[in-house]
Amino acid sequence: MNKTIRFDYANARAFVKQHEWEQLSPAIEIAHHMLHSRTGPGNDYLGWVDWPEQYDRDEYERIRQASARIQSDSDVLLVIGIGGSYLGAKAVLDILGHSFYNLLPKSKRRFPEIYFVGNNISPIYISHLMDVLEGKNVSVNVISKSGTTTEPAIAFRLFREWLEKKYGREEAKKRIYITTDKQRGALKKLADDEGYECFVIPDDIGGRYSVLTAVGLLPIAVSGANMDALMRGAKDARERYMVMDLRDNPCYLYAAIRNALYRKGKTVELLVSYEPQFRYFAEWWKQLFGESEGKDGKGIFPASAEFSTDLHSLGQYIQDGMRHLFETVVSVTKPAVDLTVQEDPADVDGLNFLTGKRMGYVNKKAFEGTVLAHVDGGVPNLLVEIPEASAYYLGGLIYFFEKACGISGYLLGVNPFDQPGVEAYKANMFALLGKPGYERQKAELEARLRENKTYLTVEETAAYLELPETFIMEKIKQGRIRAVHDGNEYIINKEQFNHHLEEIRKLQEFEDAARHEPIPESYDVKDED
Ligand SMILES: O=P(O)(O)OC[C@H]1O[C@H](O)[C@H](O)[C@@H](O)[C@@H]1O
Repeated sequence: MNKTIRFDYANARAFVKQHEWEQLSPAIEIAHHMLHSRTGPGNDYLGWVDWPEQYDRDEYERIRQASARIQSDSDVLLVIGIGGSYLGAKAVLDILGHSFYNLLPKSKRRFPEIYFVGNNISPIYISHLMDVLEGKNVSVNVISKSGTTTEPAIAFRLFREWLEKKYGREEAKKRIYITTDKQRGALKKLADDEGYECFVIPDDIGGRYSVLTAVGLLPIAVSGANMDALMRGAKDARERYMVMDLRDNPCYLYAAIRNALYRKGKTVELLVSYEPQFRYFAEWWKQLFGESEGKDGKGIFPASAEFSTDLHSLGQYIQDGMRHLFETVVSVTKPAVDLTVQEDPADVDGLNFLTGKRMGYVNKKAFEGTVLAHVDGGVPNLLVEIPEASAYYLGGLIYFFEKACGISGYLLGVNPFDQPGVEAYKANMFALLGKPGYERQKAELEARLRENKTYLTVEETAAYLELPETFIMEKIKQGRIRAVHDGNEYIINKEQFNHHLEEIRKLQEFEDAARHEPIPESYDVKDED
């Protein structure tokens, strides 16, 4: 029988009394039933709850076959996706793979290099990635539940063209794998029209809960990680975290204690790890909790830190800054590999007392010392520990946090499974990009941007003052509007003309008038009386 995930809250006892989290038991029971009977808010997106038991076995086999094909015909797999469409896969690959996986010689790396792209709008990132692909055989997995997210869509345009230029249209089709909605969306239509192999993001599983679906599994399988063990770990965790008694359900106990801490003003949770391989697990966890709880002006802000590294950057704040923090340390009992500290005869650094000690031991003492210091500083500490960084325990850890998140969201009284807030920036971005149909919003937003800016270009100044650009340029030449030429264009400090704006307008009206007044044949100069 496998060991289980250990949850320890001893270092939070001083901050939250047992009765304070025990009193949440009834609310957790309600949350539990809402999840399992699918009667709570967001109940259209609860497919993840039973997924480790009920996942589509046929598609699972297709994933395995597709991964074998990619492993045999590609040196590189590009995973194009953003948010929940890539974070889970990257988290799992980083923890189960080699820290420098893509740099290993082929002899040591049996599987394709895997790069994640389409998770930003950086031309530099994509250009540099294209340099890396020179001379390599490439397959692409495009992942988008909606099928229309801007970042992956732009990346796919660029890499589809790259593939078609390298292989021709027909061969390129065999190297493009689409993971998207079963029936709907632009990506699904494109895949059907072009004949790309398709995998499904189930309708009732949202992006941030989708790592154990084809979204995560295809890249994970290509990397050579053991996806069977990953699913088995999640399956066992699903059974284990069904019990209602908080004392026997560490997942619910974590949800209860973090909620009790939140009610006591601990509004920022730092997910901490002492292994850099967990960096993207923290990124996945931040989206999971941030998008699930950050609603109605509520929610614990999810942040992350890598120790001991960040003890040298954030350590001061954590020790002495605002006391709104608590830490959840994700740790691995036994590191996969270890090294021994060597003796230095000169003992220049004074560390000969560590001679013969394992680095894992030193890391653990750093952890123990840090927890005590931070608790002394008023920062509660929770511990979620897995026996080893294996696929089985990682599958369990994923399910542990997914379920704790769903329960926590319901405890908070929000819908943990939607993300209405992410649409605001998208609407603004599309308007400012000139998307058809957004013309009115574009004008409004550009006016607001000008209001919010101190330094304007001539074009922006003209729009801001509602005066012709030629007029602005004239006033710059006459020195009436001070401008700095930055080598490209004139930049005007709005503050310097705001106070004589009236004068500038009058000048414009006068000049307009003068320009349009009929010039008299001659001037009748009346003798002065
Ligand atoms: O998978 P997609 O539809 O492309 O969505 C990718 C991501 O972007 C959206 O804006 C949401 O914030 C995320 O929950 C989602 O994971």
